Amino acid sequence: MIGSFSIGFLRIGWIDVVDVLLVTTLFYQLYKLLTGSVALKVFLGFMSLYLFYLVVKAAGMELLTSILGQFMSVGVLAGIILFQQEIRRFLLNVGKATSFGSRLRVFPWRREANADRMNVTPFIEAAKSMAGKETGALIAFSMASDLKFFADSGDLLDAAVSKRLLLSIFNKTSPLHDGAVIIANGRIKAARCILPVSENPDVPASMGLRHRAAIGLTEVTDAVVLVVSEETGQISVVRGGEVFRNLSGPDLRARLNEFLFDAEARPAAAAATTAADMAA
Ligand SMILES: Nc1ncnc2c1ncn2[C@@H]1O[C@H](COP(=O)(O)OP(=O)(O)OP(=O)(O)O)[C@@H](O)[C@H]1O
Repeated sequence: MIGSFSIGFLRIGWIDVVDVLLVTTLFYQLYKLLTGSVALKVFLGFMSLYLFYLVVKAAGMELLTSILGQFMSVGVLAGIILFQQEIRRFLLNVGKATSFGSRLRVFPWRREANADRMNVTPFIEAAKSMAGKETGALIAFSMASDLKFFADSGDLLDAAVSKRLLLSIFNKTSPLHDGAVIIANGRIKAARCILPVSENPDVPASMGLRHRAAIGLTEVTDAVVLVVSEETGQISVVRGGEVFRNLSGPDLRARLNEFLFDAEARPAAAAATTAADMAA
C-alpha cells in the first residue's frame, strides 16, 4: 500500500490513521453529548450488553448468542428511539459547525447582521426588577432551532421587546405569566409556552419545575434560557443543560452576550454548574 508503514506485524496506511482519528473524534463528541445525562447510563448499559454478547459468541454458547443476537439486531432501531433527543442535538451541532460562513465570519453581510444585534438591556433590567420582587420568569432565546413547536404551545404575540412588556407578562396577576416567553429574531414571539421538562435525575430537588423546564429545553435544542427564581430571586442562564447560577447584572450581560452573539465572556462571570455538580 502506498504511504503505509509497519508496526511489528501490523501494516498501517494513512487512511487507517485518519480512520482512527475520525472514530476517536466521533466517540469524544458522543461522550461530550451524553455526559451527565440519563442517556449515558443507557448507552453504557447497552455497550456492556454488547460486550457480553461478543464474549458469549466467542465462547460458542449458541442459545445465549441467538437470544442476545435478536436483541442486538434491533439495537440500531432501539438506539434511534432511545437517543432521539441526543441525536437531534448532535445533528444540530454538526449543522452549526458546518455553517463555515457564520463561524469564520467571511461574509460581510454577516458582520452587518451582527452589528444590529438584539439589545439585551431590557432582559437584564426586567430580570433584576423581577428578582427584587421575587417574581418568577422563564425566557427562551431561539438560536439555530426556531422553537416554533414550543411557541405554538402558547399564545403568539410577535411584539417588540421592552422591559415594561416583560414585566407585564410575568406579573403574577397577568393571564400570560404562566409558562415561558419565547424570543426569536429579536421579538417576543409567544408567551405561556410549555417547555419539555428535563428527566435528568442529577438535577437537585431544590430546583423547581421552572428550572427543570429551562434545562429540558436546552437539552433538546441549542436555545439559551434565562430563569428568575420565584423562591430565591436568583437569576440563572441555562445552555446545553448547564446552569449558570446566581448571576449579577454584569454577569448576566456577559453571559447573554457570550451565548447569544458569540462574544467573549468576562472572567467575572459565574462558573457553569452541570446537573451532576449541582447534585454533588
Ligand atoms: N414545563 C414547563 N414549561 C414552561 N413553564 C413551566 C413548566 N413547568 C413549570 N413552569 C413554570 O414555572 C412555574 C413555577 O413552577 P414551580 O413552582 O415548580 O417552580 P418553583 O419551585 O417556583 O421554581 P423557582 O423557585 O425556580 O421559581 C410554573 O407556574 C410555570 O409558570
